[in-house]
Amino acid sequence: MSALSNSRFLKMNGLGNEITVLDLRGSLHRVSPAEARAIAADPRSRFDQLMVLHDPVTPGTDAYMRIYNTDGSESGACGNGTRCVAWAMTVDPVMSRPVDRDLVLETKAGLLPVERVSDRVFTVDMGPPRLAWNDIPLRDPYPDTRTIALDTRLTNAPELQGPSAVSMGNPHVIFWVEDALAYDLGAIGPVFEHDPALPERANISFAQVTGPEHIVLRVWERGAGATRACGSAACATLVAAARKGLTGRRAVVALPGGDLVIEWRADNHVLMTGPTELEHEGILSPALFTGAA
Ligand SMILES: N[C@H](CCC[C@H](N)C(=O)O)C(=O)O
Repeated sequence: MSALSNSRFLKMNGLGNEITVLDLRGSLHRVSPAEARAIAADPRSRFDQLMVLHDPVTPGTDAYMRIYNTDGSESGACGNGTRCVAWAMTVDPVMSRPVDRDLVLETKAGLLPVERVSDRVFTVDMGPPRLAWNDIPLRDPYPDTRTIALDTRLTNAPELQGPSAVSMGNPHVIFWVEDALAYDLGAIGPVFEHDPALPERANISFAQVTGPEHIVLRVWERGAGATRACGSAACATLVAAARKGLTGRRAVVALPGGDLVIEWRADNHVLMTGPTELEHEGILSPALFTGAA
C-alpha cells in the first residue's frame, strides 16, 4: 500500500490553474512520478500542479515544497500553487500553524517569502529572474536572451520566431504576438515545449502587449498542457517585456482565468499578487495507487 493512501488533500485553484495541496510534513515519503500521475488521474484530486509540503530544510523557512506536473515531472517554481500553499498554511484548520511573521517557502530553486494581502489574496516574492542562457537552460550560448532562436519553424505560423527566454526557477519561452487568442495551444504548444534547443523543455507563452502596463497571456505549460493561468509565466513575461522596453516594470497580466499583478522591483525580485480558491478537500483512495510505485 502506498504511504499516500488515505492522505488528506486540498483541491484548490489560483485563477483556474488547478492545484492539489498535499501535506507530507512529518513524513519522509517522497512522491514518485507514478504516484503523482495517479493522483492527477482521479477527477477529485486532478491537478495542473501538485504542491507537496515537506518539513523545512533551511532555518527560518516554514516548509519545503516539491512541485509536480500532471505528467509526473517536477518543476522548481509554481506561482499560483505557491499562493494556494500559503492559504493552506495560514487558513486551513489542519495544515495551518501559528506564525508571527510572513511565511517563507522553499523549493529546489530558492526561497519564496509570501505576504497575505487579504482573505484569499497573496503576494509571493518569486525571487530574481535568471537570464543567463545556461541558467534557463538553453542549448546554445546567447549573450542576450531577450531574443533567441528555436529549431522549430511552423509553416502555418511563420511569425512565431525570436522569442525571449527567462527562468523563474523554471524555464519559460515567450513569443511576442499580435493576438494571443489566435493560436491553437494544443497543436503548437507541445512542438515548442519539446524543441531540441530547450534541454529541460520549457513553458511556452504567447504574449500580447496591450499597453505599457498590460499584457494578455496564454500559456502552454511544460508537463501539464494549456492551463487557465501560470504565475511564473506571468512573471517571466513581465521581465522579458520590460527588458525589451515593451512595458514598464509593473503590469497587469491578463490570463484566461483572470488577472495577476506583476512587479519587477528595483532590487531585481519579482512580486506576483493574485487570488486563491479552495474547491474541496478529500482523501486519497488506496485504489489510486494500485500499480503506482
Ligand atoms: N502553473 C505554474 C507553473 C508551472 C510550471 C510547470 N509546468 C513547469 O514544468 O515549469 C505557475 O503558476 O507558475
